[in-house]
Amino acid sequence: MVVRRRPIKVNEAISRVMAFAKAGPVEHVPIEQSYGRFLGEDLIADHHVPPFDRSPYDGFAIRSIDTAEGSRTNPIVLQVVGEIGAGSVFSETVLENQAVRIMTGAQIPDGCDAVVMLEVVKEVMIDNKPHIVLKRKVKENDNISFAGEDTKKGTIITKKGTYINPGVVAVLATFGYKYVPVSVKPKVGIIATGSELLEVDEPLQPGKIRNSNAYMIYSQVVRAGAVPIYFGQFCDDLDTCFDQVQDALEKVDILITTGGVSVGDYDFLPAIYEKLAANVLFNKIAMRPGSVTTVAEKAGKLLFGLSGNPSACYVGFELYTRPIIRQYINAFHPFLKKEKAILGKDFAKANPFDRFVRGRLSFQDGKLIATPVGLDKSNVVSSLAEANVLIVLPGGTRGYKQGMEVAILLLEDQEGTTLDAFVNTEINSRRSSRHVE
Ligand SMILES: Nc1nc2c(c(=O)[nH]1)N[C@H]1C(S)=C(S)[C@@H](COP(=O)(O)OP(=O)(O)OC[C@H]3O[C@@H](n4cnc5c(N)ncnc54)[C@H](O)[C@@H]3O)O[C@H]1N2
Ligand code: MOO
Ligand SMILES: [Mg+2]
Repeated sequence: MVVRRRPIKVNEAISRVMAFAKAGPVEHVPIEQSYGRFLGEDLIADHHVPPFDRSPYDGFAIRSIDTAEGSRTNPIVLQVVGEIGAGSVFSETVLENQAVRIMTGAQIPDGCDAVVMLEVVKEVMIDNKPHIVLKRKVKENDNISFAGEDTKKGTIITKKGTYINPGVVAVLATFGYKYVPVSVKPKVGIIATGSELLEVDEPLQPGKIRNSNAYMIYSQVVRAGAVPIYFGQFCDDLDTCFDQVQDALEKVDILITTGGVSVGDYDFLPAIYEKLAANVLFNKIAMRPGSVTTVAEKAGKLLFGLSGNPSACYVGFELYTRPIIRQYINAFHPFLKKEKAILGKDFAKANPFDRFVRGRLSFQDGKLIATPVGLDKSNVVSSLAEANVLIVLPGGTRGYKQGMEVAILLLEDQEGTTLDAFVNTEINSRRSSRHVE
């Protein structure tokens, strides 16, 4: 008889896995390749931004004191003694009743303390020399973009663990990072098991299906920020699978297998862990889908035995493998972003296990609505294509009604959630799932 497995709670499984989380090293990549990576060091401003006082407009740099008596009835006349575009510097000091024609981005000349826009002055020639006429008083510091007003030298602009988006790239370039320190991506091996599996380009045959999990996980690994290494698909044969797992484990930081983790005659992963003398952290979790998710550890490396059932495989990865990857790349918030939303339709199925229901997030009148999509079975693949959230429905109930407040996990988000916030959110417990009108 098969030994009955004892399910552990999701949070317990998370804490057992996270006990083996480690941070990876830092490498330098060309700035063009930094988008989508995680910053490997705090970024400290080594100069002011902007580095000098500059003009935010095309106009004239002046000395405000010269305009003290200026008005409609008392126009001020200033002699234009030079002109500078962005990138040029006026080398002399501007004297009484003088002005310099200046373009946006150019450094304010010595002696000047304000800028007037081209539109507010009249340009005239007096004695064949250019002058401007100004019918108003200008205050000191008017229209000056000051050195350091964007960023002061010495401030931490972007912290280690920040996801590098195009805005961060702009800051990196501003501070001269031709090469950017980023966290090294872990190498994640993928092995698909199952004698029923066809290659993706093979025609269907009786009793066989195409291997979708390998490619699904491949892209989940990329989305999580790691490098996938696909070792191929193997039939349910203990020796073949053992050799593959042992060999792959040498070459990667993390190893994922799909299929063969349950109690069936051809489910060889439990025997493989035993033969490897790996430490099995758990082999049953009180969750659906993904209850058979098994995690083992060998010499500090984690082996994720994800289910063969596509949706179970997907959810097992997002809950347990993704945070390990995100921790490795030093992301601040390694867990999927957790939010509250309103359940978009009834979910009536009772289950003693916590459910992670594939859902689609929409916005209605400023509220977040999460609606279950497709058939919610662990062997279903099509609903995964529609899902952009997992709706967390704690177990032990008769079901959930449309309009209830539920927790959701955002699948496409980059910001994430900390371990504490992930496991301690009040909506993690059934009691607080209240009805929202
Ligand atoms: N007697 C019991 N039977 C099962 C239990 C149980 O507790 N007692 N658990 C069920 C649950 S829950 C799940 S989930 C599955 C897990 O099965 P395995 O992880 O062992 O996976 P397989 O048996 O290899 O395959 C299951 C299913 O998935 C299909 N599959 C496998 N690999 C792929 C792939 N790469 N791409 C697409 N589909 C794949 C496979 O054909 C099977 O249909 O066990 C239940 N049984
Ligand atoms: O591991 Mo299974 O997904 O609970 O159906
Ligand atoms: Mg099986």
